[in-house]
Amino acid sequence: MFRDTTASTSSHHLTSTAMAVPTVKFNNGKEIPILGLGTWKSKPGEVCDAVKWAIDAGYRHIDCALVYGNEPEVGEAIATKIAEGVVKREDLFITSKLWNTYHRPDLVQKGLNQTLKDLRLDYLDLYLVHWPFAFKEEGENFPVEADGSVAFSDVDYLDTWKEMEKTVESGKVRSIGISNFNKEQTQRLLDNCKIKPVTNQIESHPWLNQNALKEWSASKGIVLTVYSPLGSPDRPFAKPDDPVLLDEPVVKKIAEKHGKGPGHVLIRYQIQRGLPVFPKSVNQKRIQSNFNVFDFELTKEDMEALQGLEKGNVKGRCVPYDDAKKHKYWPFHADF
Ligand SMILES: NC(=O)C1=CN([C@@H]2O[C@H](COP(=O)(O)OP(=O)(O)OC[C@H]3O[C@@H](n4cnc5c(N)ncnc54)[C@H](OP(=O)(O)O)[C@@H]3O)[C@@H](O)[C@H]2O)C=CC1
Ligand SMILES: O=C1CO[C@H](CO)[C@@H](O)[C@@H]1O
Repeated sequence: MFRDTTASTSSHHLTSTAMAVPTVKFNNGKEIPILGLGTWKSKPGEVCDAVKWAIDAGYRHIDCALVYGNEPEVGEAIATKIAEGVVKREDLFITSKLWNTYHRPDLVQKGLNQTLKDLRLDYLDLYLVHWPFAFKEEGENFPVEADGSVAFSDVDYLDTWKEMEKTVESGKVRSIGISNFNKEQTQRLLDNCKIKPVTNQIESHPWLNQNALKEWSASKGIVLTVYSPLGSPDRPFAKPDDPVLLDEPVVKKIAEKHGKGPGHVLIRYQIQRGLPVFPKSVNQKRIQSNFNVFDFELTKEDMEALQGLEKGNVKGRCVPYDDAKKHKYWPFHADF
């Protein structure tokens, strides 16, 4: 069904009447649903309903993180849907991420335990190192120096990774991966690990297609998973005159041709590249609508037109984390 896949896809088992979401296979044999729900910026008062609506609509992958500040409410939604008999735990694929203030080896289990407690789970399907750079430990999630700049820590992500490996060995996590790592950082990790990362979760959309990182990662057995597929229009640091990806004329034209919305085109674009994707929404109609991406296919010409929108590593990126630019492990100096 999908062209240009980096990994095999297969039908995902579901217990409810909802349509089965195709999956992508990781290098450890585990499978991730190709479509999920993002939860960054989903407020505690909104995210519980959002996750419940998503599970009712057929979503089985929820992308979470300790730093999103809403894992207790996501956990409440998951517990409710399991208690209602809509899904079983094993039907769900739950991702979370180790925040930058927990990189020091003695803090990795602490970060994971907090997430498991908040999500009311006894294991995660996927646990990611959120960024390659670390922040000053044991305080605020966003620690600052006296001059207001981010307070860095120089913990090496290789040391963090050794503890990540232990989370698999202890049975608390099924798969481990990275997020926002560049090629050189990923290679350094591959050269020094016991358990290979299954995925690198990165930003991608037609303005930042990540073709080079995608091909290189695939050659190493690592599947890219895609964040901010709609261009993250609600990102808190967006400037008023920043362009909006959902308003991109090429995207709108392709959408009209297929009788779909721009969001469908941007989600379907990643699915046809074989990349798992998880748009965020707290709106019931958009959550349901974003799931309707399995009933149409972008043509070769559509895909080429979308690939042609690439703006490059600097102009194309919506989530650059510029505040950490001075950290030695800030990943985006490299081409990819
Ligand atoms: N690893 C990392 O460093 C990062 C991971 N992520 C993950 O990826 C997820 C998705 O990325 P995110 O940055 O949130 O941005 P997205 O690209 O998913 O965009 C989300 C925004 O689009 C709106 N929206 C959703 N569907 C539609 C639609 N069909 N038409 C128009 N607007 C729509 C949402 O509004 P509304 O809610 O009102 O529907 C929201 O404002 C995150 O939530 C998070 O889970 C994101 C950034 C970094
Ligand atoms: O996932 C993400 C969204 O929120 C975080 C903190 O605000 C970002 O750093 C990160 O990229």
